[in-house]
Amino acid sequence: MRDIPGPAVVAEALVKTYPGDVRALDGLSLTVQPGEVFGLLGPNGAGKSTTIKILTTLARPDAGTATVAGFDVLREPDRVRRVIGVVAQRSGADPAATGRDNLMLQGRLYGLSGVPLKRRVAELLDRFGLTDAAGRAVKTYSGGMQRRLDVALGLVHRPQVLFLDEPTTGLDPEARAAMWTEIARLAADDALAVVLTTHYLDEADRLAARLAIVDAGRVVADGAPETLKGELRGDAVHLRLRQAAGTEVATVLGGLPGVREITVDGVTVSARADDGAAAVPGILAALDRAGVPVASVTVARPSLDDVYLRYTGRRFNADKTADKTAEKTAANTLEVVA
Ligand SMILES: Nc1ncnc2c1ncn2[C@@H]1O[C@H](COP(=O)(O)OP(=O)(O)OP(=O)(O)O)[C@@H](O)[C@H]1O
Repeated sequence: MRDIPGPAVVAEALVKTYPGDVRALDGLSLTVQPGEVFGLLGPNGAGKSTTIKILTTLARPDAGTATVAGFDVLREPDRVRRVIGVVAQRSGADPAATGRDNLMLQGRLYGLSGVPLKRRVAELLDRFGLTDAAGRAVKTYSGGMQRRLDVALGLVHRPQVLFLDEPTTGLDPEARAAMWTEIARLAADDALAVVLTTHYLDEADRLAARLAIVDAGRVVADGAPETLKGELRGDAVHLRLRQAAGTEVATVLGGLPGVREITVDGVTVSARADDGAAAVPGILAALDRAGVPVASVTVARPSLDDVYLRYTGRRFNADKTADKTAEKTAANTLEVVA
């Protein structure tokens, strides 16, 4: 185990404004511990990449402070760079060079050479399942292989903190699952702190020991996914209507005992109920009396999407794939087709 004194990352009240008065960060704070996979979850434009840029010394905050492995990002950028690995959204590998040559070059950039470098490269090729493909040009690799090589490149110099910007975007489900396994193992085996950004709810839920929900440049909620979900009282009840409804639906449901936090968005209605299954007959009867036809009802334990709704007032909806997967993985889901 590597010995990092104190937290792996501390960011306090970071502010960053881009030209055109775009306030990308508006007082963002977070703490990441060694050996922890920490997720920054938020839709496009929330400020995740800007946070990573500041923590990796690629951008300066207008206000606020940050340390990585105890080093100040503004005062000690060189020391920060030596203890971090960065895997950007776009691959840094040379597509014309082989996987092995990419790793060797990266190692040399960090001052490794000779046998220790060769040994490290062989170790990483093996660990990421790239030994057989090591002599092939990277442009012949599959998307999953390229992404694994990107992560290996970020680890050559044995960093204490690894930053992964959307590590599985564009990967097929199998490659995503393999990447998740690998990331979880990295943190567990090497006490490496992993900070990853994602706009996939299921990725944050599965992978992050702790996560921060980022909205409009601030952390609006943070904690273990299970804790955040556990803080929501009661079950989530989702209704799909046969046609879009207005505020009358909220009025009808708001009058039922134990039903609260009602949001109506076109044909989709969400509410919270102490006992979802017990509340469903009353909900259906009330909507029937009000002449609102219901297509389907789902009762589920709170999901991260519900957590997101609670703290931002909006459904996550970053993209359709993320939503579908999140629905599929929602635990204890009971679907009633009306
Ligand atoms: N170089 C820049 N110049 C001007 N505006 C910028 C710049 N970089 C980011 N922004 C803006 O700052 C805000 C936050 O962007 P950022 O890239 O940090 O968000 P994000 O959560 O990482 O989104 P994504 O998932 O799309 O990467 C957005 O409104 C974005 O348009």
